[in-house]
Amino acid sequence: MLRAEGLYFSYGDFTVENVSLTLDKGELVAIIGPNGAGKSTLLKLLFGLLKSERGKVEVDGKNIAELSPSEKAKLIGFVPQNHVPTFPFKALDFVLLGATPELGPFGAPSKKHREKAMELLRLFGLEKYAEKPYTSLSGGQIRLLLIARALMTSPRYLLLDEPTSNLDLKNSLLVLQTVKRLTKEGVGSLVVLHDPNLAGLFADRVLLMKGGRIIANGKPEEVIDERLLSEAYGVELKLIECAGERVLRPRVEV
Ligand SMILES: Nc1ncnc2c1ncn2[C@@H]1O[C@H](COP(=O)(O)OP(=O)(O)OP(=O)(O)O)[C@@H](O)[C@H]1O
Repeated sequence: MLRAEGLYFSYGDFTVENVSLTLDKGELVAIIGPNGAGKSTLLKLLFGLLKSERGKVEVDGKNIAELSPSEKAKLIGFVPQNHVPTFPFKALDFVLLGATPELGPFGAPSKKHREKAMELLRLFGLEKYAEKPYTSLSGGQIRLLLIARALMTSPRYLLLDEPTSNLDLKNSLLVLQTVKRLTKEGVGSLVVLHDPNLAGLFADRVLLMKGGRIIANGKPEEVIDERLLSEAYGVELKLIECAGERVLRPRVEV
C-alpha cells in the first residue's frame, strides 16, 4: 500500500494542508479538481520530489524519504505533467531510459530490456518512430513515450499526472485501458484527470481536490455528483442519463 499521512507543503501563497490518502495495489484512484487545486503538488509530494514539512509517505511500509532513487523508481512509475526535452534520444532509447534503475552504474540495457521497450512502443502504436529523435514527435506521442518509459521497470505503483493531456480520444482511452489492465494485474494507480466523466468511467475511487485539500474521497458515484462538482469547479453541471450511464454535462448558453 502507498500511504500518505498529514502532508503539508507551502509555496508561500499556496499550501497543501493536512492531506492523507491510501492507494492499494489493484486499485485505480483518480484525482480531479480545478486548475491550481494542488494535484501536481500532491503527486510530487507522494513521489518525494517535494519534501513534506509534516507527516510522511510510506510505500509498502517504507518511508519514501529513505529510499534511494533507483529503489523508488523500481517501486513507483511517475509521469509528471510537464516534460522538458534535454537531448534528442531516439524514441526507443528514451523508453529504455526507464530501465536505468535496474542497470546499476555501468550496466547497459539487455536484449530483454530492448524487447520490452519495443513492446511498449508497439502497445502505443509508436514502433515506426523507434529510431527517430523523440524530440521530433508530437506532444501526444511524447506523452505516450513518457508513460512507456515509466512502465519499463513494471512498477508496483503508478503516479500519472494528466496522462491523457495532449492525447486524442482513442489514445486517451488506450492509456486509461492500459492503466486499468495493469491495475487489474495488481498495480496501484493514482491518476490525475481533468475529465470527471473519464474518472467516473475508469476509477475505483475518486479524490476531489480544491485549495490544497482533499474535499471528497469516495466511490465515483459519490464524488461525481452534480452539486459537489458544480461547487468545486464554479460552473453549473448536470448529471444526465445516457444509454444507461450517468454523464456530467455543463449547463451553459452556447
Ligand atoms: N514551483 C512553484 N512555485 C510557486 N508556486 C507554485 C509552484 N508550483 C505550483 N505552484 C502553485 O501551487 C498551486 C497548485 O499548483 P499545482 O500545479 O499543484 O495545481 P494543479 O491542481 O496540478 O493544477 P493544474 O490542474 O492547473 O495542473 C498553484 O497556485 C500554483 O501556482
